[in-house]
Amino acid sequence: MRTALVLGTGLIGTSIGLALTGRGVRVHLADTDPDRPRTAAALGAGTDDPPGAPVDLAVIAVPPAAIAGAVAQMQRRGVARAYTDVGSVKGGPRRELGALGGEPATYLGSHPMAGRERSGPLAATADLFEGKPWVLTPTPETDTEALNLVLELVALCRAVPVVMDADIHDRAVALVSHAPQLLSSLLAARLEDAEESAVRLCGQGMRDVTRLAASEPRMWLDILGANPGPVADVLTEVAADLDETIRSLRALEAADEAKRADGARGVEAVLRRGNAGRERVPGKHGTAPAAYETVAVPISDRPGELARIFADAGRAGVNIEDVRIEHATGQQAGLAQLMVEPASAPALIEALRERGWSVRT
Ligand SMILES: NC(=O)c1ccc[n+]([C@@H]2O[C@H](COP(=O)([O-])OP(=O)(O)OC[C@H]3O[C@@H](n4cnc5c(N)ncnc54)[C@H](O)[C@@H]3O)[C@@H](O)[C@H]2O)c1
Ligand SMILES: O=C(O)C(=O)C[C@]1(C(=O)O)C=C[C@@H](O)C=C1
Repeated sequence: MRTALVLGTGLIGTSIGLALTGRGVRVHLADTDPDRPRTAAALGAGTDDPPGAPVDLAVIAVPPAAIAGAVAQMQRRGVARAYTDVGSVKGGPRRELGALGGEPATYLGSHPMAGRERSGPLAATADLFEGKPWVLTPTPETDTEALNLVLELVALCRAVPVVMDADIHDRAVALVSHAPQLLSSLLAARLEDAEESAVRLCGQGMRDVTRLAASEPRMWLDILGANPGPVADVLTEVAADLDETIRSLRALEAADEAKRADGARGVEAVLRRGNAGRERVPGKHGTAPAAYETVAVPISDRPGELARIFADAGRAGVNIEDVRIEHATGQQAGLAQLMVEPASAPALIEALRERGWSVRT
């Protein structure tokens, strides 16, 4: 990739600009607020001059509700060879782009699982994405060129590509990102009218669980507005756990010993389930490298070839955790190396063979 255009030079867009500029890509910066590209350019994220010719990749880093309109408009103007966005929700914007008559082949929705509770270009850093998962949501209609350019973007930002279906992604982030944001806000909201004598005692524990509550409400209203059902489903389950925990705590207040023992069991159960869940939170990618199995598939250099493998893997319910493409010099072919959890490899191999791929083991 030689040139890129970043639309939306806030936290994420400016961080991408910094990473790409640092690796020799010429980055053009644009935003509806003219001060923002100027600030981003001053930080070294690129230039606020418009590109004179179509760029290799346009990266749309605006709030979710504005993504589809921005992509459709840029596609109509032909500003890039391929387009991606970095929105926190993937299903809605893609459907909206379809309704607006957008071009599905040159657009590939993506989402870096990295960010901060601060917005705007001044919060940006070049290393924001290093070692972090970056979700790609190709469809069978996605062009190989678009897929390759977005994979290159992820590699230049030193992130780890993860391929997922858009709606599965939205349910996953409801659990691991969107509900946690609301729960952090709900806990912090208890402090709004609390006695100063209590607030003064806040320690690291409260700081840890309320860090996200400092996030920009407008941005989060937009994110939650694009994924309300899955987030409500997670919170419904949390509410049931809360009811049960309250019941257990009330039982601990009882005079009756058997009731107190019952309450203690309930409280202990939730604490132990918390331990088990916390143990599943992955370490930073890179610090504890996951042991993935590689499934190698020769592919020809035809439009849509990679997207077709990803779609077939998705249909088999297998998550591709990482991907590498080896290009055979001078030939119209290459080798796609799909990295998956070892337990998923046999199912992936079988599903790909059934669909006519010649898998190397
Ligand atoms: N903040 C995070 O932690 C995080 C992480 C990953 C992905 N994301 C996603 O990245 C995107 C950007 O988030 P951010 O945190 O950088 O927000 P931000 O508020 O820091 O920046 C958004 C920028 O987009 C601009 N903008 C808004 N509408 C526009 C439009 N129609 N055309 C051009 N520019 C427009 C705003 O002026 C602003 O500069 C969102 O879709 C968000 O869901 C955020
Ligand atoms: O770490 C934070 O501050 C974030 O809010 C980052 C976070 C997340 O939940 O992990 C938030 C929203 C984005 O879509 C992706 C990343």
